Amino acid sequence: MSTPLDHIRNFSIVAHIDHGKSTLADRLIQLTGGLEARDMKEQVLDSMDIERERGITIKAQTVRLKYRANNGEDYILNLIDTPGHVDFAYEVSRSLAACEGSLLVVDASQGVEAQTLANVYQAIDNNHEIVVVLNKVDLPAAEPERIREQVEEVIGIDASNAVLISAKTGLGIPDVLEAIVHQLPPPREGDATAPLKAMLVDSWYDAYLGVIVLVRIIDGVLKKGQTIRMMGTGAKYLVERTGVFTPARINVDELGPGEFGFFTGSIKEVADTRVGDTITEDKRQTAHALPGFKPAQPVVFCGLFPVDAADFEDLRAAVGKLRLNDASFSYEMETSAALGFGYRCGFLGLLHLEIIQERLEREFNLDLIATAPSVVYRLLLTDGSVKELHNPADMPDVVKISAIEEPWIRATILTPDDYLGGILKLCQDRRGIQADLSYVGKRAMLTYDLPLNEVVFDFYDRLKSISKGYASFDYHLTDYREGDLVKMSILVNEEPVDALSMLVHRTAAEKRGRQMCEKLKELIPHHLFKIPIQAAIGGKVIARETISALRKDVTAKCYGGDVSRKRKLLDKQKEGKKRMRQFGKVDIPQEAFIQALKMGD
Ligand SMILES: Nc1nc2c(ncn2[C@@H]2O[C@H](COP(=O)(O)OP(=O)(O)OP(=O)(O)O)[C@@H](O)[C@H]2O)c(=O)[nH]1
Repeated sequence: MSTPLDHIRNFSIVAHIDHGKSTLADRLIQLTGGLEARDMKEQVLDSMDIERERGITIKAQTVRLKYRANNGEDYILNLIDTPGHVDFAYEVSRSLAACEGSLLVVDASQGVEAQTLANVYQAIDNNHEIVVVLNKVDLPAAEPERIREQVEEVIGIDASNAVLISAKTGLGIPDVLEAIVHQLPPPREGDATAPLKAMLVDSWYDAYLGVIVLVRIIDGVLKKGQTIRMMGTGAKYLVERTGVFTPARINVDELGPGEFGFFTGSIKEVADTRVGDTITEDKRQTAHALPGFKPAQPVVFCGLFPVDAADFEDLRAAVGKLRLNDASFSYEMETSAALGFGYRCGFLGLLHLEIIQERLEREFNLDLIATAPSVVYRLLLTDGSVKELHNPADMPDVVKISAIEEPWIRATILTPDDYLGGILKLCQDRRGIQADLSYVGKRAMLTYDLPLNEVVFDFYDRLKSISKGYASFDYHLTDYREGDLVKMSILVNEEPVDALSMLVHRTAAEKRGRQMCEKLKELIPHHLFKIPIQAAIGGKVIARETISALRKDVTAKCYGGDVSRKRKLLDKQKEGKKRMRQFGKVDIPQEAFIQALKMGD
């Protein structure tokens, strides 16, 4: 290996969303010559279109930067980009475990936010040295001195050496590079002659090279021709290529201790690689796998069905393709009496769900119906067995169930004081249990335990609207707790619509049932007959609305005279039908499935 360990720095950037992580990363790449200014697409690290549009980082990527420091020495700086959203917390934790230091980026006009805390605590848990970077000092509203104090006070780390920058104008970026070299430690000593031990940090599918696996080498060397073994899954693969990203992809002969890089080989699917797994050489294996490996578990499920049943084959092909590149997305075929053939899909969280749904619609041109998102319930059955329930429609007969457990989260919310009352009410309405309330400057920091079930529909939207966008939110799963939950069915024209059935807390069932019936009444168009809409628990109807019958059909007022006008009206009607599904004799528009579930409190 050419670069001695003490001239390598492996670091990541942690920040709240929008505080400037990607912009800073681009600046670091630009300044170290990794890219010519004219090559710089805005934010190179966020490589997917949707990521760019939404300004969020999904796939962690790593860049190797060459830097000649002011002391005249050459360093290799490996920047490990971490996903910025709570849904990807496990991936973030593995990326952080693979490096020794972090830049903590805090917007000097906003200060510490919920994800600043969540992310920096993860870095601290991984024993990282931390360089505090106060960004956006070019903004008139920036108060770097106040935010510096806030960082010290709230997070409890030394910010006296904080670097003041503007990632936008480039101010202070050279100081960041110097701080990386002088304030962050080099990788811990590895043994190049020991059996290979490497951490699988990330993987993705590349159209030319197949599956690319990003690794951090702890001991030994990784090179072409080796047969490696993934210790968690037990699978073996032949290494065909090793290399690094600068960010351009460059092949190297081998990767040694302390280094980050990628390899490709005989791996067919991203699903065969598990973030956090230990990679070793098959014929000379390391004695101990790295700690902390746990495969990503989907926590939110929903059904995806084509609006037009004829598109099912296209949906099948599309989910297969997406899965190639996203091992944390899972799916299996589902048939619904109401919606026909589709897939039950599992996601890491709500944002993940939204991203996948959007990609299916946009990249694969599919019109989809998404059913109510549901968490994974644990059913304790009377025969002593335990069943995981991913779909309320599959709920067994209540007499067979002795208890139902649901996942709980711990949420951290930071909000300006003015909105505290509204947010407390929201959390309380969602069965939240307050764990803590303290102050960060003028803002309240709330810690709440909440059932995930109550958060999956529109908690985040509600939080944003109550706080006019100022509250920030972060959560992690904590445990399963028993709850008094019942299955609520919705009947349209006397027929149960399985896609709308859901588990709700008994105390909230009646209110929720009434709201859903009222919403559906607004959303389902009038038909030529009366349509009853009912919510029921078991056989008992708890709410009911009726959609009155339509009196005339749309063309009646044309007296049959003007044919082209009649045509137009019929076409218009057809258009309106496109995103509807027929249930028995009733057409239900697609948006009804989502809208009906938004509570609006
Ligand atoms: N005025 C000003 N704006 C900045 C600065 N740095 C970043 N921004 C802007 O802040 C917004 C968010 O920046 P990003 O770099 O995308 O933030 P991020 O933290 O990477 O966001 P995620 O990728 O979603 O985690 C963008 O509109 C940037 O142009 C800065 O120094 N000054």
